Amino acid sequence: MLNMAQDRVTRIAITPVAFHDLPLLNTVGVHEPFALRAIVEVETADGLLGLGETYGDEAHLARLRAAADALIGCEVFAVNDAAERVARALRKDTTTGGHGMSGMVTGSSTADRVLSPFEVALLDIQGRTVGRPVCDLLGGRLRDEVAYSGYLFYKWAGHPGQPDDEWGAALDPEGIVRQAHRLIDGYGFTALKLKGGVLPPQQEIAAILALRAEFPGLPLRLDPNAAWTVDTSVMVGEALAGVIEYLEDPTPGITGMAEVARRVPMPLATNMCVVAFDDVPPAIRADAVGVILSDHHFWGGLRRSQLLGGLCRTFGLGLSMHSNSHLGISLAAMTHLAAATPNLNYACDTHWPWKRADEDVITPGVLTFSSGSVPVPAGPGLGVELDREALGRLHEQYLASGLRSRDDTGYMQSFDPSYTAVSPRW
Ligand SMILES: O=C([O-])C(=O)C[C@H](O)[C@@H](O)C(=O)[O-]
Ligand SMILES: [Mg+2]
Repeated sequence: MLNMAQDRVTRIAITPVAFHDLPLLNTVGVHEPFALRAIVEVETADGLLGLGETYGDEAHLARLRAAADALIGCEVFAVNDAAERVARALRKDTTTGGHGMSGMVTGSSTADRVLSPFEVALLDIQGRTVGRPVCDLLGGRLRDEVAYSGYLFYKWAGHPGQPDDEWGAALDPEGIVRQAHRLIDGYGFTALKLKGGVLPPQQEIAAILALRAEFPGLPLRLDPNAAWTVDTSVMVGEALAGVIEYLEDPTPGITGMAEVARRVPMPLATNMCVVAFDDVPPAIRADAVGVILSDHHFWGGLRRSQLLGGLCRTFGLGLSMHSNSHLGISLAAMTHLAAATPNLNYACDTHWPWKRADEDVITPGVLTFSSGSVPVPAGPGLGVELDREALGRLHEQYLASGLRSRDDTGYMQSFDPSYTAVSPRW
């Protein structure tokens, strides 16, 4: 007889790690040589281990540690209790930042962001306890594999002062098309998203049109992270009518997005102006967005992301999935969530191809891309195992990197002191 009701959390370890990243450009600067993540291990009295992954910024780590202390003694099936413990632990927290999104606007709920990796780890333990994959705890899979969209970035040839990387530069339509070929050849992606807000809008329109000419019929998206005014957004939206499946966060704020939405033919998507449950009612009242990008890292974990999915279905909104730089625990969690979410109408974003294949904290072989999709891991829980030696190595890399918070703007300013992160820029 399983001792489920009695099994409680006895130990939590939070390990910051750093893995190599490339000089990927966005509207607030450029990615630093390493991306930071925190790996969360939750252990129970019965010796079960659950895994979670989240942002690695210092302010976030401090909140994770406070939450971890409050979670000792929590029953592994009591996720609601875990959420209350985390909220209580953070009540006096007045620090800001630490959201791992660099200078990009995010008003996401701090308690949800902190709860997320613990909720995932508890679900991992629950699945291991009952011998079922996490997607079964979310209502069961509706698909055996999850489609991801390839994430195109303008980029420099290499980090300044270092040799060119294997991807080379992508600073014009030809470079973006070359990069798209490489992503599709390597992973088989059947949808592509271009991270915009980097070059003047006409050049980004040209890149999308070049992709359309090269890959007829392939769903395309453009995301300038609120780099444009309302009028610029409308100009781009009109130029790309019938070309992109959605335009993501063209302009800042719900009011601005609503005005753009009224004047462009395609749906607007967001992971910037609707990032917490409190944002949903005003966005719906203003008719500001057609698609919400869920992200379990800031919506409070997998079950709360499913709640968001339900709201999208109720209000007739599309649902897609956002991603930052991440490792395999996150990809496994995203895949289980997407497999169990009926109305995930679009391929999910992933930064996966931008990390080195040999850098991860899980044992290799489980998460593989085929035709742009990842099969749902078969084992119990998340279906991935911690590689403790690799965890140690990436933690040493974190210590040696000297990086403690993501700062795309500061890194850009180290090469161009006149650079400022302004929104909107054009
Ligand atoms: O869809 C998005 O907005 C993102 O993926 C945000 C990320 O922070 C991305 O822009 C990045 O890492 O540069
Ligand atoms: Mg976005």
